[in-house]
Amino acid sequence: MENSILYLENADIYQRDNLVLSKVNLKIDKGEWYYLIGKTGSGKSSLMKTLYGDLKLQRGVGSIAGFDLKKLKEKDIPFLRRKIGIVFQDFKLLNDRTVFDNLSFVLKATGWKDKEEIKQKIEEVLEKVGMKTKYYKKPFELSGGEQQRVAIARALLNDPELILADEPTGNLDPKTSLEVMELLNEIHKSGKSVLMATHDYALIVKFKQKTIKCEGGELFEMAIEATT
Ligand SMILES: Nc1ncnc2c1ncn2[C@@H]1O[C@H](COP(=O)(O)OP(=O)(O)OP(=O)(O)O)[C@@H](O)[C@H]1O
Repeated sequence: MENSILYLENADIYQRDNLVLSKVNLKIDKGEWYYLIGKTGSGKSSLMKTLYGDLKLQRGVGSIAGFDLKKLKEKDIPFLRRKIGIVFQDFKLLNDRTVFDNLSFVLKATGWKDKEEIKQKIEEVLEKVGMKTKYYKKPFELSGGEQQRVAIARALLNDPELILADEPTGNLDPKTSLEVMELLNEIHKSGKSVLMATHDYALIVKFKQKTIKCEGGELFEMAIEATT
């Protein structure tokens, strides 16, 4: 457990009273990348939501980035979210704010105060995702791929050890998906762990990584890296 950034043991994943996945066992070590696959409705998002504190872990053992999911209180959630970066299919940017303001909003909400430090950090993450020159644009002035780059920059703001990405390429065309994957791959190579839910087998084949699958209410680790 010492080396793991994410650890689940016999964890039951619920949506309200509905048991979605039972007895989930999963261990992701620092620097590892896992794909999470499975049919629509098989429980991928429910698992992700449990990991970032949107759903309660009611039964079993769970820890992520040093937080005990079983003991997680409402007030702990902002602190947990500083330790993990979350990327969604639909970007979830604030449409009435510029790229810069979207990012400064998150930094301020997570305790950053110094204006110069905020500016420097925003420049640094935008540089990483290739969006430094577009800091003044609003999300609706950007393509889907550019919006996802900004969302990835936002996920990097607090230098998390783990990125949780829930179908990050789900709204993007194949070429843009590939670009976003290359970006995530670079981030992974810089030492971050990644758990990425996806339906996109072309990407799984191109960027081979360990793969887990939700099926029939359970989570399985696939014996071999997905090749089909
Ligand atoms: N808010 C909710 N309240 C109650 N049940 C829900 C809720 N959200 C999802 N569910 C149910 O939980 C189960 C798992 O859904 P989940 O969204 O985790 O699947 P998924 O694998 O992420 O699907 P997709 O690939 O379509 O995103 C489904 O049976 C779904 O109907």
